[in-house]
Amino acid sequence: MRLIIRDDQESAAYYTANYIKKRILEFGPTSERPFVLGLPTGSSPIPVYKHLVQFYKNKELSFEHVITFNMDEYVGLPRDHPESYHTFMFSNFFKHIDIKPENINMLNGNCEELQNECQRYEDEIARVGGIELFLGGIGPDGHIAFNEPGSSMKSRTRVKTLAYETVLANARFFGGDVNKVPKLALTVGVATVTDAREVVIIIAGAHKAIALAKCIEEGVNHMWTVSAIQLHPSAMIVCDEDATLELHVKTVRYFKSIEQVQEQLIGRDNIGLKGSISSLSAMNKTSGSLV
Ligand SMILES: N[C@@H]1[C@@H](O)[C@H](O)[C@@H](COP(=O)(O)O)O[C@@H]1O
Repeated sequence: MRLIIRDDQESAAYYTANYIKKRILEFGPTSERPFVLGLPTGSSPIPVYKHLVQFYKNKELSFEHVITFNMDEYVGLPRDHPESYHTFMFSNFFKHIDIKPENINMLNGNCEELQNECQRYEDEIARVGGIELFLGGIGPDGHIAFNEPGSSMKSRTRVKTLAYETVLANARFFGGDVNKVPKLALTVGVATVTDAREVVIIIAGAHKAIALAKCIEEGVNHMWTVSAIQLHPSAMIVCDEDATLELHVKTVRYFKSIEQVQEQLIGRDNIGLKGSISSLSAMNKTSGSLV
């Protein structure tokens, strides 16, 4: 696992957006071989989306051959509700880029047969060849997507009851009224995320510091579901300084020094990843210490 620490949320978002851009460009997607990208909602990814939109506007990046799968959606919230994840994704990202509508995949929390909808989603991910890169955020309780504490690390897309802490955290989007927050959601499972060939998690703010420490410094634990990425061969967390508040000084120094060595070995560019991803993977395999 790599941990990239940046001074603030904005710099962490810029790093993340650049990384995604680089991965898509190096992949060279075509209609026959599209890039499949998993995406989150929440306030943390908003600045990432802003940068990706800017790259598109600058003609540095196209989403024409990118297929997306969103992580989750509330159950029973109308699709056009201002707080539905459908609305969120279109207003923050999709309507500003050249993605084809048929390449956008989102769970439908309003269908009659919720379980069938979840299976359809898993089948669709498999049909397009799996997810190349899953971008995620976390809740303060360390949940990824809506995989609340106690979720199975092998869970797949399903209906989930939201933890009270999550309902409280998300009440800010519903006028502060917990009663207005849906109590059920459809979510990809922990295994749906970790099946992706690469996982990138963005974490910002002191309120996520305990979750980050649990994820990095303790074992894989279903009470902090993001910790499942410890078992992933290609996982990266990008965080701001505030999110590191609960980490040991030793941990922070270790990951910062790893990044410095990596920059020295591979060279400096705007995201510190000069050279092709294939050569990076080769280095990861041989040195082991770079991830
Ligand atoms: N289901 C979403 C998660 O996918 C997201 O990571 C989390 C954090 O949101 P924020 O970035 O606003 O803290 O919010 C919700 O619970």
